[in-house]
This record gives sequence, C-alpha cells and structure tokens, in this order.
Amino acid sequence: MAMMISVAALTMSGAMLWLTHGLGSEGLKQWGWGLFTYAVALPVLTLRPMVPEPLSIVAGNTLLAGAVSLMLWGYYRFLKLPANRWLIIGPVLLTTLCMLVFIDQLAARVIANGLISGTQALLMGVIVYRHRQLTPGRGYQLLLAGCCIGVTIFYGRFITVGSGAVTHIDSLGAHLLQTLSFVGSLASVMLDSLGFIGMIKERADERNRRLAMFDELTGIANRRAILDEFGKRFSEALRHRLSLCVLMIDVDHFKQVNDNYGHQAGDRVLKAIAEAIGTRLRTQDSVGRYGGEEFMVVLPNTSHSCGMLVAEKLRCSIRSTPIDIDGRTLTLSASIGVLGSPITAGSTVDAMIRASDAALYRAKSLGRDRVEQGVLDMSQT
Ligand SMILES: Nc1nc2c(ncn2[C@@H]2O[C@H](COP(=O)(O)OP(=O)(O)OP(=O)(O)O)[C@@H](O)[C@H]2O)c(=O)[nH]1
Repeated sequence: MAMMISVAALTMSGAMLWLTHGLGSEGLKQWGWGLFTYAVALPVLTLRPMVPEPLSIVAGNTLLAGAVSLMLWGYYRFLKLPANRWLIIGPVLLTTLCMLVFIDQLAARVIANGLISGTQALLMGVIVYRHRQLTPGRGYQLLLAGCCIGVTIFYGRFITVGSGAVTHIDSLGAHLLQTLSFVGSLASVMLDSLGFIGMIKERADERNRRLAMFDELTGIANRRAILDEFGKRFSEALRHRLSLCVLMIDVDHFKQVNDNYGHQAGDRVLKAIAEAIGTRLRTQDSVGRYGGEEFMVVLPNTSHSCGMLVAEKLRCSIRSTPIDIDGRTLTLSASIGVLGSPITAGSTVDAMIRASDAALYRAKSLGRDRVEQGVLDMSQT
C-alpha cells in the first residue's frame, strides 16, 4: 500500500514540477517538491530491511515532516508572505531529534510523530483558515478538509497510543492503525494538493476577470466595462422611463506632460485624475477609462442640469488636484462634454456617446478647461 501511495504522490509531484518548470509559480514548485519528498519518504519508511532500520526510521520520518514543511512553504509563497522559518524547520528538526532519542521505542515514536505531524496539519489548517478571504472558493475548502483529515489521523495516533488504548503496534504490519494512517495521510495529502492547485486556478481566474474588466493603470473600469455599464443603465432607464447622463472627460494638453516629464509621470497623472473623479461620484455612478486620457462617467437617474453640475464639480476638482511629479507640483485641467436625457424609445447608447463626445470637442475648441452640453441628434439614431 505504501508503494501505491508513493507512486501516486510521485506522479502528482512530477506533474506539478513539470507544469511549473521555468515559471514563477506562486508556491507550486515548493509544493511539488513537498509531494516528491513525501513520495520518497514512504519507501524509505517501509522498505526494511532493504533500508537499515535506524536509517529508515530517522530518515523516513524526517522526510515526511519535511514534505509537509515544503508544502507549507509553498503555501506561504502563494500568500506572498515571508515564511515563518520556525514553523518550517522546527517540526523537521524535532522529528529527527525524537526519532533519534526514541530509536528503540516504537510506541514513543508513534506518539511523538502523531503529535508533531498532527500539529503540522493543524498549523497549516489555521494559516489557511486565517487567509480564507484571499481565496474563499472550493480550493480553500478542499485544502482545509485535507488539513482536518491530517489533524484527525495524526492526533488520533497520538491519543490512541499515548492513552494506552492501543498497545501492540507493529509499525510495518497491516494493523488497523497503520492502515488508517497510510490511507488517511494519502487522502489528506491529495486533498491538500488538489485544493492548493484549485486555489491557484481560482486566483488566476480572478486575475483574468479583473484584467478583462479593469484598467490596469488606473484601477477603474476599462472601456469595455464602462460601455457595458452604460448599456445596462441605459436599458434600466428605458424600462423605467428615467433620465441618464453621460460625461466625457478629456485631460487638457496631456501630451505635454509626457513630453516634458516622461511617460511614467503621465501615468501618475492619469492615476491621480482617475482617483479625483472616482472619489467625487455617488456610489451608483461609474467611471471608466474610455481611451488614453479620456474618461467616461455614467450618472444613472440624473437629469441634464444635474449632470452639468456634477461635470462642473469634477472640472474644479481636477483643476485643484495637485499632482506631485518628482518634487514638482503639477495641476492640470480637463474639458468635459455632457449629455443628459430622459431615455425614450428613440434614444440609443451610440447617439448619447456621439453627442457627449461632440460636446467635449466643442469644449476643447472653445479654449479647454470647461464644460459643454451636448445635443442629442435623433436623426442619426
Ligand atoms: N503616460 C501615458 N500617456 C498616454 C497614455 N495613453 C495615451 N497617452 C498619451 O496621451 C497623449 C494624448 O495627446 P493628445 O490626443 O494630443 O491630447 P492632449 O495633448 O491632451 O491635447 P488636448 O486633448 O487637445 O488638450 C498622447 O501623447 C498619448 O501618447 C497612457 O496610458 N499613459
């Protein structure tokens, strides 16, 4: 049985190491080496007398503790936290020490091993639970379930042997306790590993979802997401006969920032302006990056006149936002085109965007740093 478990662990570790070869792998590499160590530990523990008994006991158990430590290290890497060295090295050193001290006392070894391995599983479970908000999906649930099985199996060994409930144990035989330990440890390691892979996949999915929705530079919605939002708000306004307002905001003379201070300074300006806009909107309003230095704001249930007021407030706010560029303070202005309208059957999203865009370009041609109102041209809808 130990050989079968070893082959299963070896296969999985090989697959993990192959998958992560040459990649910065968020801890998958350490976890893969942990599985490999686990796979090596089992034959070392069970192939007696091919492996001399003292070596088998000390090396096998140390490798098992090391396997869990490597997995824990992998989990710390996944969390992007510095690993707590004592939690990683401590159980390995303690296991080696206990195995050396109790080399001739099987019961004492089982008790010590149960206590150390159970505590390792408990520690992993506690760390996973404490960081559950980072990846609260099914991967987390599997990993936690694996830790719970580990805690049950190893503390079970510690309690049953420590309390004297089991006295005649044969470390290599088919004793129920040993069988349960092997099977439970395999279940625990497999659930932990599948859970960990699941967590990495969930995080990658979430990252891709964010990349698809949010502008990487400013953190606000990207063009696709703000257009989606506008579409949704438009349908809602049409259904309930509400007003909807759209603002197109374009930073004035932004090219000069790039030319005079560099592209990175330009990026910082865009971030600061996105923040200045975002913080002054109501929770139901949305802002997105429509293009290079152009932002789109959607104001649901807002009339044209209220939209003009919001636009004026945003213009002043951008004008009064100091932006620190390498010790120098820049202030920029923006031109804004506004189109607010009760949404009726004849209105379209495209016509509203066209009208607000036209207003924006009128604001530019009239000298910039101003708000202009758009006119909805129904003939082109
Ligand atoms: N730093 C930075 N620059 C960008 C980004 N996207 C677009 N740009 C730059 O934004 C500038 C836009 O320039 P223009 O369209 O001429 O507009 P402007 O200089 O703001 O002039 P007006 O809009 O007419 O006031 C270009 O130089 C683009 O390279 C970005 O993500 N980061």
